[in-house]
Amino acid sequence: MSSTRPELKFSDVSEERNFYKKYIALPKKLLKTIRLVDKGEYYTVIGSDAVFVADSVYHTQSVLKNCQLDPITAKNFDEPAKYVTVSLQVLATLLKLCLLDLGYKVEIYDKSWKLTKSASPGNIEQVNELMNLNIDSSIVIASLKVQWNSQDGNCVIGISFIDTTAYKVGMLDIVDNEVYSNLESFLIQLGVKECLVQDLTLNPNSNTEVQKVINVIDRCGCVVTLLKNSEFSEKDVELDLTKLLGNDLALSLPQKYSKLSMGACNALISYLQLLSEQDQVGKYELVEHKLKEFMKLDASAIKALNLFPQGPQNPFGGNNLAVSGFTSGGNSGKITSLFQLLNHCRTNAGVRLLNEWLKQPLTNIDQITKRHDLVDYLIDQIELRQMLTTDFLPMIPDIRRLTKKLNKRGGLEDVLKIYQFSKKIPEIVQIFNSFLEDEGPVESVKELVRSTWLAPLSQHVEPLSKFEEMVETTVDLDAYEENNEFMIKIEFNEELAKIRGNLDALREEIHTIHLDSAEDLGFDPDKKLKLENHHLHGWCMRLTRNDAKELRKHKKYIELSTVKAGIFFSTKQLKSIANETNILQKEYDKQQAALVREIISITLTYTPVFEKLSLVLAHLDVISSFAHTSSYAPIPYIRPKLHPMNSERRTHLVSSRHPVLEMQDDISFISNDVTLESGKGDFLIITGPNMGGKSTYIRQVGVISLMAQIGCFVPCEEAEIAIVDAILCRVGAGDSQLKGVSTFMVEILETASILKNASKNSLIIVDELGRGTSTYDGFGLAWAIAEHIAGKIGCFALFATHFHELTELSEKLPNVKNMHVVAHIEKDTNEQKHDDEDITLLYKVEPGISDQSFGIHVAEVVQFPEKIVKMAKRKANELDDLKTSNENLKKAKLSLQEVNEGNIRLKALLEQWIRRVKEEGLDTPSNISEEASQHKIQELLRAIANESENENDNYLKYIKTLLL
Ligand SMILES: Nc1ncnc2c1ncn2[C@@H]1O[C@H](COP(=O)(O)OP(=O)(O)OP(=O)(O)O)[C@@H](O)[C@H]1O
Repeated sequence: MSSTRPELKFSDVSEERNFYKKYIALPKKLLKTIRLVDKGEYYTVIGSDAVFVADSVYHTQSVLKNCQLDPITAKNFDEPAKYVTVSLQVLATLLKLCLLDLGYKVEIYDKSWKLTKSASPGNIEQVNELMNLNIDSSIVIASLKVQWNSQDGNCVIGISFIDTTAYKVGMLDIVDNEVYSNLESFLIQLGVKECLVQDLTLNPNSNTEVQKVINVIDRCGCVVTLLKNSEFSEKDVELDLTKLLGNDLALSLPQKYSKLSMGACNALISYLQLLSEQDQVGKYELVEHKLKEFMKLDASAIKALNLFPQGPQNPFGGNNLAVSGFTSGGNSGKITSLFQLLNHCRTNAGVRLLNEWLKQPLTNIDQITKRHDLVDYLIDQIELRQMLTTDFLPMIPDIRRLTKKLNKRGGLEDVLKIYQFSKKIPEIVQIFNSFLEDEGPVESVKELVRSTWLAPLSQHVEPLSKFEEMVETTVDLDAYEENNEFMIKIEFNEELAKIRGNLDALREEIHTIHLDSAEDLGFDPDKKLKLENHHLHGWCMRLTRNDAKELRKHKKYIELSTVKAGIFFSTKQLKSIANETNILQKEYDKQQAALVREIISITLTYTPVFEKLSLVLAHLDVISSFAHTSSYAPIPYIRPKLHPMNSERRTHLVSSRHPVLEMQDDISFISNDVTLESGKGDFLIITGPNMGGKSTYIRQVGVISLMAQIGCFVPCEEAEIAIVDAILCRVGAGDSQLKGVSTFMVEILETASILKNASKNSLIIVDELGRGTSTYDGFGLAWAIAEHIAGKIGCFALFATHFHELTELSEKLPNVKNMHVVAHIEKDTNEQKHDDEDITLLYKVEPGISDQSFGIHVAEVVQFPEKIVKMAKRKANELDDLKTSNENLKKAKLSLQEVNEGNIRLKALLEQWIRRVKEEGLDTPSNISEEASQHKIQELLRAIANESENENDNYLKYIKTLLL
């Protein structure tokens, strides 16, 4: 990357010194803000920002250079006196990194240190073009004004949110509890990137609460911006909104919305400086957002269910960005998230919609059923789907991006893209019509297809034909098709036609001069003597430097300049014609520009129509993407049968799979059944060895429910799913024992939030609760929470735990069921292969309690004599002071590879044992007592195990502690 680094230029040292002098005089910047200076062709970054850019973009500090400072400035320069330059290309990467991945703010200054552009994670409008990216998710910024009610511990939060990319503004109030779980759901459902909060941190009464709000915002991967309390006044906001919305509707808003949310809105409008940007005024639309219409998801659920690709700095995957151009569907690399799995979208608007749907699963059964009907229809109509995804959808441009560009500095090229889009609509209408004539699908589904896609598309065909007519009469479509030129039709404008005529005549004269000169100088006009339109000289001729000797023999030729490629020259006459051409061309462009502006402004009046169409097509795109994923999965997905909320609470999945895990090349996925049934078995405790597949099993249930509720089919053989109003996850701190107390606190807080949020219609997923703390505290916590959920809330819950003692809860509460992970042998169906090549795997989840000693399961599956297995079990039971056994299991910490390889070794060892037992006749003892025989058998095992023990064989050591 360093090769593309431009050189920092100043006209002299004093200019350079002055530049830095002004730099240190700037007001102090906020934390996590990067300042850049626009030097025209490139940018420069100074001081600690330069070090940051060197480290995070160039990955080397060798790119840093020293700033030339005068002695006084040097004294006051309290950062490294370094700078680094950034090309336009690198700038795009830097901006993306700062704004979208790291949550930094960016300020761009001009050479005289005037602030020209600023951007923050929730507002990238001013730098959007510099980033040159297709934004695949909406960029929402929110603002909160909280009113705490000290009596009941609840609070009311007035929220306003704005999506500057889609010109949407909304307001709502939410009542929240002391853990702000509703705020969390809101931030997640809308994927809020930045949140404005009143700065009450100095107020001792509200400081702790503000801090809690900040923590929740942080947890959702969203940036907090603190603003003065006075910014949140609701005064005059309706007037500002009237301007923004372009109608008087806003004047009645104070009756509809609370003072709190209006105050929040005021802060937002002034922070984004929306009214100072002329192109924003009148563009906005007031939208509603109701928390209840969608499933609640908490921050842990987004991660635990792998909804988006997760990077080290970007827990929510943030924007799934594709560098300008067509979005490849995001499936080029390894699939690590549901988003990547489901994203076969062909349009950018489709990708954005999918992003939104993943964060907003539906809860209304009728709405979900409609999506399932449509997916079903497109799965059936393969031919239609293929036509749409190969011939039509890829041709659909990003309307939102195009109209924005047209608004700023678009050209005929963009108008033509929209024209082509418009031409596609009647074609799509036509194919739908022809496919709907088919006998196949039932009438109700056909009706749904008509009302969802066909009707909204055909409704706009007529108005669009006027737009098309306008383009066809004004734009030279032939010139575009033949030469990719964007020109106004000359017959459309007399003045233009006249200039064009003159230009063509001059062009003729130029050609004649070229040919005459070629003859005069004796060079071939096609090969040696070139005619060129030079950027400085205009029309002129060129000869190589070798051939130029000939020129000097003729006086009439005037040399213009010499470069490596040769000598540019002209004649008096050619110079004058070139001049004239230049003037005429400028006039032509000017005339054309005025007309282009007119065409653009007419085109822009159609924006609402284009946007509606684009949304319908985005919907079609996502549904067809679901149909594609569902039919091309390793085992096709199936349509789930749904139970509405508050009715039969039963989820029954037969042979269910984790959709993301089953796509991994190195995994042969073992499917599992799941049954959750209100009152009978709605709380499942899953125990089993490390790496046994517990987490996968419980998360799989969450992912499948979510998939069903966004409208997709599910990876099961059969599925009955009770719609849930929330998926709440508590996923263990894993190996973060080091964090000690704080981890325990985090666990308590997050779990408290779950308990507050869950209703009897929710799904709770808890993995390794209490692992980050001492066994005693952890177990106490896990037990209390489990008991509360199973006994009081009564929703679906899946608990994966190492606390074996938790399984005793099932004795207390009838709705608690124990499940455990067992070893499972994949029988090799290939007869020719030797029996030894069977692979032993874990991952099968079955009812009951895990007896911990999975070695014994292996013994069972190698068809070991029952008697011996029983004996070994008794032995294990002797050891079965649950705690020690549990501790052993934890200490063993075997990796999956160790377990699988170990099982193969164990199998060989046990087979050897059986052979020797048989050889020595111990299996049918005739002259010794059964007890003596068992003793001998055990001795034999000990001997064999000792013989084969390898110092590094952790697995065998572990098994021995259980068996011997
Ligand atoms: N059903 C399955 N089929 C195939 N492979 C699986 C299955 N479930 C899990 N695995 C594999 O096993 C690995 C470990 O699974 P998982 O994390 O679910 O185990 P765990 O029991 O929760 O482990 P721990 O107790 O250490 O947290 C997964 O990364 C995956 O590779």
